[in-house]
Formats: sequence, C-alpha cells, structure tokens
Amino acid sequence: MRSAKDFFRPLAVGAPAPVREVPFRPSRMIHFFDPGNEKMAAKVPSLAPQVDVLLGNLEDAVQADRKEAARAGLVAIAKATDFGGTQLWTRVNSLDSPWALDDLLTLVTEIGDKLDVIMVPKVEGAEDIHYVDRLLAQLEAKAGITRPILVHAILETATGVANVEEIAGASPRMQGLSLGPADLAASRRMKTTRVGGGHPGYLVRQDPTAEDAPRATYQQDLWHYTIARMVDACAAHGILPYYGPFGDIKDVVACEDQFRNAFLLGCVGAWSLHPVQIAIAKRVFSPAPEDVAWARRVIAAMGDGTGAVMIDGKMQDDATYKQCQVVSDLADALAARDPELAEAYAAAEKAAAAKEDDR
Ligand SMILES: CC(=O)SCCNC(=O)CCNC(=O)[C@H](O)C(C)(C)COP(=O)(O)OP(=O)(O)OC[C@H]1O[C@@H](n2cnc3c(N)ncnc32)[C@H](O)[C@@H]1OP(=O)(O)O
Ligand SMILES: O=CC(=O)O
Ligand SMILES: [Mg+2]
Repeated sequence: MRSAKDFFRPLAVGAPAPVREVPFRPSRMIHFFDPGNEKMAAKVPSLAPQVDVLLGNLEDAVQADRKEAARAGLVAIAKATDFGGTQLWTRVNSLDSPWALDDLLTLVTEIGDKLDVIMVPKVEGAEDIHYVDRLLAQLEAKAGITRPILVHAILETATGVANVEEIAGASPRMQGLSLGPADLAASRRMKTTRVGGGHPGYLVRQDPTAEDAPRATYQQDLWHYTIARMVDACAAHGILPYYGPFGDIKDVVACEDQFRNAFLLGCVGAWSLHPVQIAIAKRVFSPAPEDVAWARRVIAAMGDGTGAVMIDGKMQDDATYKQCQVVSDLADALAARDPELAEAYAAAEKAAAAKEDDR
C-alpha cells in the first residue's frame, strides 16, 4: 500500500500534480451523444450552451463495428468545437473490452487538453481505478497535459456496489460516481427489463381491513438502497454522486420523479440520453427559487449559525443552518453559470424580504 504522504504525488514523471479537492462545477445533466452518429454529432455545437456536460459515449449503445468511428468522431468534434464553459467528458469502453486501451491512448494524446473527465464503466474495485490512474499519468506526461484529467466510475455491478467506498477513495482523480441501473440489474440478476425507474410489481400492500375492502398498493423504489450507499460513499470521500440513465424517454413524468428522488437524496445531476431530458434535469437539479429564498432567510436569522430560532413556526438550529448552506451554496454555483436562474433566485429573495417587511 502506498503511504498517505505519496497520495498526491504524480504517478508518472512529468504528469500534472493531482487535485486536492474535486472542483465543484455545475453538472446537472451529463448529456450522452454518440460521436460516430452524424445526426447527433451535428447537434453538438447547438447543444453545448444548453447543457452542463457533454459526454461522447464510446461504450454501450455504440455498435461493436462503430467503436472506432465513435472514437475518431469524438477526436474530430473535440478539436473543432469551442465548448465555452461546458465540460467535455467521455465514457470509454470497459477495461476488459478490446477497445479500452486504444480509447485511452487516443483520447488522452489527441484531445487530453479538452477532456475534463473520463467515465469508466463497470468498475469493480479500487484496482480498476489504480490501473486507469497510472495509465492516465503516463499519457498526460507524454502529451504534455498540464491539469489532471479526472475519473468518474459507474456503479453497475454487484461487486462494484460491495466495494463502493474503496472505489470512491481510490485516487485523488476520482470526481464522482453514477448509478448504472441497467447493468446493475443484470449483474444482480434482478428480473426487470428496463433502464432505471420503478417497476409496478415492486410494491407493498395495505393490511387487510375487517370489511374486506380493496387494499391499496404503493410502488416502491428499486434504487433507494444503492443511491443512498453511493451518496454516502461520495460524501465521505469528497466526490460527487449522480443518478444515471432513465430509458423510458417518452415517460417524462416518471423521469422527473426519478431525478428528483436522486436530487433530494444528495445527487448533483443525472444523465440525459435524449434532448427532451435536458430541461428535466436542469429543472430538477437546480434548487427551487422559493427553497433558496427560505434557506437564505434561515441563514440570515441564524447569525453565526449556532443556537435556535423560530421562523414561521419551525425550529431552526445549527443543523438546519448547515442544510440551508448546502442549498444556498449550490444556488450560488449554479447562478454563476446560469443567468436566468440567477434572476429567478434574486426575484424570489426580494419577494421573501418584502413579505417579511409586511409582517
Ligand atoms: C444503459 C446505458 O448505458 S445508457 C447510455 C447509453 N445510451 C445512450 O447514450 C443513448 C443515447 N440516445 C440515443 O441513442 C437516442 O436518443 C435514442 C436511440 C434513445 C432515440 O433516438 P431517436 O429514435 O433518433 O429519437 P428521436 O427521433 O426522438 O430524436 C429526435 C432528434 O434528436 C436527435 N437525438 C436523439 N438523441 C440525441 C442525443 N442523445 N444527443 C443529440 N441528439 C439526439 C436525433 O438524432 C433526432 O435528430 P433529427 O431531428 O435531426 O432527426
Ligand atoms: O451504463 C449504465 C447502466 O445503467 O448500465
Ligand atoms: Mg452500463
């Protein structure tokens, strides 16, 4: 095992120093596109200003005989596009595939200066991250890259979930984790045939009543346990948790529900697989203006953040102050990127202040 003192040393001579803290950059939606699909590739310049992250996907959903075209397409797009403040990520093929090594060799040496994060699928343990970590350092040194490329792991095997804490803490490059419900369902031998979301058969039923009345059923969340474990592992290691894909593109209502559950549990974003999911993720992963105004009211009332006060009949103390800071800090970070949101937050705060003056 490496000494803790060596944890922040570059893993190759000439590679950039690892980051000590994951920079928080808005990433409400990680928008997937197939760089080898001409129609999708053509949309990249117009999609870039609408999303926080654009991800050139090379793995699942790209046909085996289109893998090289997707990789070459991503290189061409990255070289030709000015992404502004939008991050560029990629999802490489899994480490046991015939394509992963060439994905990393090509992408880092050709467009490593444009890539913010590399998403690694089907990560099973710290050893997978250690392999990518050393290889990236060697390639960064070779390509003369001056800032480290970060790594994002997909939690989509039963072994990966069992090892989630060690994966989250495996390298200073670790930026975050996404839940991959489709592969995880297969790995766990679940009996679903979907990409994320719920299932009508997974439910609890009301107890029988004396009158033999019909008994209500309540659909349960298949993903609650895994998302909660992932959020805890990420928070413990200072990295960011994300919900992954929601495959029923037409069911925008259930997509919004799934995203919102993840947001409330601590996730900072989700994947968008189709343009229609971009606005959903933007809406859900941006705190509501009324919630931001409330959070700022509590912060103002709490002074140094200690003690207890009553606001509108609700007790506030050090713990609610901290929750409100989470909401307010997130709103600040998003408002700095999104002028419309900045305006909505300012208007809600003004309205809340006016209401208070009237009291
Ligand atoms: C389990 C996992 O690993 S999930 C992650 C892997 N999966 C993916 O990345 C899937 C990405 N998305 C897709 O491939 C597509 O959205 C599909 C196959 C789901 C649906 O595609 P289509 O049937 O073409 O959808 P639809 O007809 O509604 O598309 C409308 C337009 O949006 C475009 N479009 C669709 N998805 C995207 C996208 N993700 N990014 C950019 N443009 C897109 C289409 O090319 C089409 O363009 P056009 O108007 O010029 O013809
Ligand atoms: O890659 C994502 C998944 O759900 O599988
Ligand atoms: Mg998968």
